[in-house]
Amino acid sequence: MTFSHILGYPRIGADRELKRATEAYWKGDADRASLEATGRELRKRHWQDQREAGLDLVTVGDFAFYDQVLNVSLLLGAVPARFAAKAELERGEVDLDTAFRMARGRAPSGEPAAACEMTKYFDTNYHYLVPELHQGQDFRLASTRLFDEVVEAQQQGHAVKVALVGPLTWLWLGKERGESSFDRLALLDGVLAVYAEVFARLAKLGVEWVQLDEPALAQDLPGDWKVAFERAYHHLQGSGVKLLVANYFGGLGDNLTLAVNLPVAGLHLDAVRAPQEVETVVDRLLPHKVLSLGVIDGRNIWRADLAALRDQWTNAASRLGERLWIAPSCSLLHVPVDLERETELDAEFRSWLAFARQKLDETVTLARLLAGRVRPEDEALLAACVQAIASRRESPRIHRPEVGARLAALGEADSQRPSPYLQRAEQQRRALGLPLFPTTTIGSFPQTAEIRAARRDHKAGRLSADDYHTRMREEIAQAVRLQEELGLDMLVHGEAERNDMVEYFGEQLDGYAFTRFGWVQSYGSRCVKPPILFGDVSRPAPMTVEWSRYAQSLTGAPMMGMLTGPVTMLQWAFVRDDQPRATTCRQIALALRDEVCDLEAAGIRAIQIDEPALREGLPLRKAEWQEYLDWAVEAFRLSASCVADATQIHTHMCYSEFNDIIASIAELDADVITIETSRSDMELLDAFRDFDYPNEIGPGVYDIHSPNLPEVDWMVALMEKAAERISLERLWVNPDCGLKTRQWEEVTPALANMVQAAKELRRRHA
Ligand SMILES: CN1c2c(nc(N)[nH]c2=O)NC[C@@H]1CNc1ccc(C(=O)N[C@@H](CCC(=O)N[C@@H](CCC(=O)N[C@@H](CCC(=O)O)C(=O)O)C(=O)O)C(=O)O)cc1
Ligand SMILES: N[C@@H](CCS)C(=O)O
Ligand SMILES: [Zn+2]
Repeated sequence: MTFSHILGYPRIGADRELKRATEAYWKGDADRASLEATGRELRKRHWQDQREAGLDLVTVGDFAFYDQVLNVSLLLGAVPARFAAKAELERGEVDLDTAFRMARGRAPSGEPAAACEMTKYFDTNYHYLVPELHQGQDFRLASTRLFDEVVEAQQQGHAVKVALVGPLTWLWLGKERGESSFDRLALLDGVLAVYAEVFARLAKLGVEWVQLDEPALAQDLPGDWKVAFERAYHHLQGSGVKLLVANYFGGLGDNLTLAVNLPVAGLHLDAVRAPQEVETVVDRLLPHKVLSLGVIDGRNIWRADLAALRDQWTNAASRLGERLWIAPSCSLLHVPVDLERETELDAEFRSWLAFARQKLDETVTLARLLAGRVRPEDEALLAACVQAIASRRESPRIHRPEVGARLAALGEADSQRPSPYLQRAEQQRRALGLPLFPTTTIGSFPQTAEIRAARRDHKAGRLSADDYHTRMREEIAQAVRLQEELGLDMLVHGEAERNDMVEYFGEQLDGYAFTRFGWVQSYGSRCVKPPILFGDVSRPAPMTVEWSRYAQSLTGAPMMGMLTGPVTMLQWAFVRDDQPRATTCRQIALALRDEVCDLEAAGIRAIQIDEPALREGLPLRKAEWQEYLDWAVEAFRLSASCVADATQIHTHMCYSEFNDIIASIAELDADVITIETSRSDMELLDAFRDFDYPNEIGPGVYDIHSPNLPEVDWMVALMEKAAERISLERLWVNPDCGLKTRQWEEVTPALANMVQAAKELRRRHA
C-alpha cells in the first residue's frame, strides 16, 4: 500500500465562512461561541473531505483563526509583554482575544497594543505573524487548542496526523527584539522543551505521526543553523511520536545530507520544484524511514498529469514499497478550495484545473496507481486527466503568434528611458511644479461596503454598467475633492473601481481567466482571488485610461496613473507552467507598456507602476537570484520606458527588505519609489544611502495596517531621520501603502496630519 496524506488544507472555507465569522466577531456582531462553532464546523467538513477522498490520515493542526505560525507562538507561550497575558500564560491557555490583539492590535476584549509584524511566508503571498524573540526568553506550553482539535478529529472517527511549523523554521522566521543583540539559536533549547512536551501529550492521545514543517531547509542555511537542525532533532528523538520533517517550496540543495540523516521517521520532499533530488534521497534513505513525495502541485491550480506522474515515480514506488507516501508538494492553503463551484468557467477550461478538493482526489488516485491497487474511480479520473492534458496542450486558446512576434522584435532601446534620471528630473520639476517634500498617497482609498455592494450589484445585473460607472465616478470625484482640501500635491484617483490590484487587470487582459469563488487566504480574514494566467498575454483595450482622464479633469494638480507592474501581475496570479516565467512576465510588460503609452497620451503626467511582489518573487536560494532579478528588472523597464522624460514614473514596494536587492531596485530606474519603512524607523533607508541610490524616494511615514492616528511630530521626526540619509530634494512624504483596508474616518485625519508634517518640514528646511 502507498500511503496518501496532505500537508494542510485551506481553512477559510469554500464560502469564506471563516472570514465572515471572524469579522463578525471582531465587529461585535457575533459572540465567541458562534466563532468557535464556525471553526469546528469547518474543521469537521475539511477532515470529512480528506476522509471521503480516501486519504489514509487526516491532518490536524492546520486550522488557525488567524495564522499557523502565530498558533505555534501561542503554543510556546511566546506572547510579547505588551499584550499583558501573564495570567493567561501561567494558566496555560492564551485567550483567543490575546491572539487577535497580537495579530491586529485590537480585539473585542483587552487593551489595544501595537500588533506584531506581519510578513510574507517564504515566496508566497500568504502573510505570517513574525515571532518576537528576546534574550533569555522563557517558553512554556500555553495553549491546549491543538490537543482539543486532535480529540475532536478522533471523536469523528479519523486517523490523525498532526502538522506543525517545526522548531527551527519557527525560530528562522522570528526576529530578535530588545536593546542588545543576541543569537536566537540560544533560545532553541527552551523551544525544544515545549515541543517535546507537546509530542508527549500527543502520544498520550494516541497520535502516531507528527509532521514538522521545516521549509527553512529550502534556503541557504548558515553553518550554525545546520548544526542546530542536527542537535534539535537528536534532542527530539524518542519523544513518543514519529516525526515527519517536511521541506517544501524548493529543493534541499546543500541541506540534503543534513535532512536525510536527521534521526526522524520520515522526510517530505517537494518533488514538484525539486524532482531531481528524489533519486539521491531514495538512495540514501535509511531503511526504517518513509519518504513522502510531494508530487501534486500545492502552489498552482493546473490539473496534474497523472499518467506522467505515475511513470515518473514508478521506480521510486518499487524501490520504497510501503515506505513511499504520496502528497501535494506543500499545504493546500495556497490554492482555492473547490473547483466544483466554478460553474461559469467553460467546461474545457475547467477540465484543465484542480483546486484543493480536486487535489485530494489526485493525491489518492496517484497513490493507488503507484501501488497497483487501482479502483474504477481511479480509472475514470485517469481517463479524464489524459483527455484534459491533451486538450490543454493542443488548445488554440493559449498561443497567439503576434504576441511572440512582438517580443522577438524588441531591442535594448525598448527598455531604456530617453535620458538619464538627472535630466529627466529637471524636466519633471518644470512640468509638475511640486514643492520640497511633496506629499502623495500610494493609490487606493477606502474600499467601503457601499463600493463593494455597488460592484456586487453590477456583477449580479442589478446595477447597469452606466449606473455603476456613475457611482465609481462619484467616488473618484469625492476622493479628488478631499485630496485638494487636504492640500496633497500629487493626487491619485483612489482605485474605487478595482476589486483587487491584480484581479482587476487580469479581468481585462487576454490570456488571463478569473474565477468567482477562487479565494485564497492572504492574511487573517483577508483573501485574494488570484487570476489564472493561462495563455499569451495582450491588452485588447485600455484598462485605466478613462478613470484617470476623468480624475485629471477634476483638478489642476497632477493626477497619477496607477498600474500594477508585470512582476506583481505574475507573482500574484496562478501562472501557466508551459513556458518560462520570464517569457510570461515580458508579455505582461508589453501589455502594460501599451497602457502606459495611452495614459501619457491622455495627459497623465505621472504614472505609478506598483511592484510590491518584486522581492517575494526572489528564488529561495541566493544562487538563483541574479537570473530572476535580471528578467524582473527588464520587464519593469519595458513597461515603463515608452514615456517622455517629463513624464514621471513612480513605483511602490511594501514588505521589502531592500539591502540584498538595492542594485536591482536602482536599475528599475523609476523616477520615484515609495516604500514601506515606518515600522523600521527609517532603518530600511540605510540601504538606499549606502548604495548611493540616485533617484527620488518616498519613505512611508505611517503604518497603514494600524487604525491608530499618526501624530505630526512623529512623522516629522521620521522624515528628519530620512533626511539624514537621503538629500532633501529627493524626498517625498507618503503613507506606507494603499489605504483600501482603512475607513475614511481614519484616513482623513491621518492625511491631514501628514500634510501638516510636510509643511513643518518645508518650514524647517526652506
Ligand atoms: C497589497 N496586498 C495585496 C496582495 N495580493 C493581492 N492580490 N492584492 C493585494 O492588494 N498581497 C499583499 C497585500 C495583501 N493585502 C490585502 C489587503 C486587502 C485585501 C482585501 O481586502 N481582500 C478582500 C477582497 C477584495 C476583493 O476582491 N473584493 C471584491 C469582492 C468583494 C466581496 O467579497 N464581495 C462579496 C460580496 C460583498 C459582501 O457581501 O461583502 C462576494 O463576492 O461574495 C470587490 O471589491 O469587488 C477581502 O474581503 O478579503 C486582501 C489583501
Ligand atoms: N496601489 C496599491 C498598492 C498596494 S501594494 C494600493 O494603493 O493599494
Ligand atoms: Zn503596498
